[in-house]
Amino acid sequence: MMNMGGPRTQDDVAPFLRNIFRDTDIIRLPAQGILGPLIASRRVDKVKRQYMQIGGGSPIEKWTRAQGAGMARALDDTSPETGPHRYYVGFRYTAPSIFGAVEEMLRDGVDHVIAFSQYQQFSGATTGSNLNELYRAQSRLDPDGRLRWSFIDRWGTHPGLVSAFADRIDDQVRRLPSEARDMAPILFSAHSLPLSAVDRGDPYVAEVGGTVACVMDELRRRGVANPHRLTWQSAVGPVRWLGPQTEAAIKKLGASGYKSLVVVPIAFTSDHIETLFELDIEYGKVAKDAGIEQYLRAEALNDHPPFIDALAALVREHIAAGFPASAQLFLPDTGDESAATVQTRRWIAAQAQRVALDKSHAKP
Ligand SMILES: C=CC1=C(C)c2cc3[nH]c(cc4nc(cc5[nH]c(cc1n2)c(C)c5CCC(=O)O)C(CCC(=O)O)=C4C)c(C)c3C=C
Ligand SMILES: [Fe+2]
Repeated sequence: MMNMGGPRTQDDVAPFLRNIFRDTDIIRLPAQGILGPLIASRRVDKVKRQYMQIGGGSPIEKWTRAQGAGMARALDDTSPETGPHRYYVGFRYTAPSIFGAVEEMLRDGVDHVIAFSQYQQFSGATTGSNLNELYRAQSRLDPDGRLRWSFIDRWGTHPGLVSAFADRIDDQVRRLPSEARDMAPILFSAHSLPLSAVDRGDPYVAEVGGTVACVMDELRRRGVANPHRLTWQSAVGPVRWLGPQTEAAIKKLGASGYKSLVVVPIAFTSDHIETLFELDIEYGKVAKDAGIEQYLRAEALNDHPPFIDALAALVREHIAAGFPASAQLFLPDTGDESAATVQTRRWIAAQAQRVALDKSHAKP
């Protein structure tokens, strides 16, 4: 289960930020070795204060472990023939690291590993970065290829995920006073992306749009047909980012006379500073000042049982389909740097071939 990770304690904040600003898959800076640590250290106090307001640290490891344990249990129950199933956590910017997870799996004598990105929509800055790190880890730690790999790198339109989001939104819509229930906008909010990455062909923006369309279809099937909009949050630093910004959208909705609003974090599966601090605390105040009386946020998926079942279903379907690698086409001659590096992609393709060969041997 690969994800970005998050600081557990106040002392983890500085190294977390340093690791982010060192990663050229997420951000490219001139003289990165010098400028990166500088920018990171200038953010430390502000980000520490934000984590203080949500209990001192990020809950990402807690939720990932709850999701992993539930997923493995569900798989052991429904698919004993492919078990036993175990989950490992590999974070990009904090412990438990991707390198550590590979070491642990080698020690445990694991047979087949499914690298399961916990970002449901693919971005080179998120899943791409994780896959590049995974490539480095396995080539350093497992040069002989004892571990066999397959990949789940995008799943933003999976029916189980879509239905779990619809549950969370429906729960909030039901809390609205009846006169506002059909009218309140549903504001989907995702982490923004620098426009330079959008231009390179990063698939994230389109994939987030895909999730939103599927979730709205599911809600309509359930009789919820509120107006909706997708906006972008959490731009950092002086480059140009994709808009419109969630904060500006909330202000404008308030100015247009809307009294009720349901916001939905659509690009992350568990709580983190962007839900607990930015959406709840910061934008909650923005909404209040803009005259919005009911500002409701869809709960993160966290340990929602249908979401955990969806994770298990994704793995079950991946196994049943013969461990396919991602079908996303990469355009090598267009400057498309949207995915993982060339080496990483070659490794992924080679693993898919290897798994296919192993399977053909197993058949009589
Ligand atoms: C899910 C999508 C995300 C994308 C795409 C993304 C891109 C991206 N992020 C940064 C820089 C930072 N991100 C930070 C925190 C952070 N980022 C995401 C998700 C995505 N980022 C999440 C969920 C979080 C919060 C983690 C938590 O524990 O709560 C931070 C650190 C916080 C801060 O300093 O404000 C930075 C920095 C860039 C440059 C980027 C570009 C593609
Ligand atoms: Fe980010």
